[in-house]
Amino acid sequence: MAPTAPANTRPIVISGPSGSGKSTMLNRLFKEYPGKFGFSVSHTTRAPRAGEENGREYHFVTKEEFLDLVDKKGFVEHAKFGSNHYGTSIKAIEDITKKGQGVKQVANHPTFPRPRFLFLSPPSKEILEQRLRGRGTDREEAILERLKQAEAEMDFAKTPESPHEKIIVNDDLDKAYQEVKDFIVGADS
Ligand SMILES: Nc1ncnc2c1ncn2[C@@H]1O[C@H](COP(=O)(O)OP(=O)(O)OP(=O)(O)O)[C@@H](O)[C@H]1O
Repeated sequence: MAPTAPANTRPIVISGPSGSGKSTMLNRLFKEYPGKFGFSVSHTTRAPRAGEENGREYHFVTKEEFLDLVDKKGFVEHAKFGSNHYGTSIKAIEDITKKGQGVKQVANHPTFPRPRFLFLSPPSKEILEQRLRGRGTDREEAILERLKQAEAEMDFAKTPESPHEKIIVNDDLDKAYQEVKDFIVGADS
């Protein structure tokens, strides 16, 4: 039987509604552990926000380019959210395997380990709404779409079909960050 990969080389998938704080957590984690993590850059057809750079936060593409890649089976997963498409390309995952020894080990492991799934939840729909408005990056229509989608995602996260091992509620930022860190870095920290 093939040995299992060390826990610290397993891929981690963090999901959660728009505005739940995924970027906030990851930015903090990447600052605290420079070079430790690879980050797969997703594709999106939405417009870049101020300060976002093509190829860093996302690969910003046109709808035509996106759908072309869908046809070519270039995505591991993709979804339409509101009027925009989002997806993780096979290439994005291959790219992270080129950076960092830990990630390389994941890619070369005979039984590529199943990712560990973490769901980041806002404390409530009301607070999520405040944070989305406070961020000041989305039009009213987009905020309403995001809130509606958030409800569905939060309901799904609580069902047995959901792959999430853990749900962390992002209420107090420092407390939630510590929980995220414990889940991701664990005994390695
Ligand atoms: N614990 C917290 N307390 C207060 N504000 C927070 C907290 N966590 C995040 N925020 C703020 O909430 C807003 C949304 O967070 P963030 O952009 O990280 O969410 P996201 O999940 O990455 O969203 P998206 O999926 O749309 O990229 C930001 O303005 C962020 O500063």
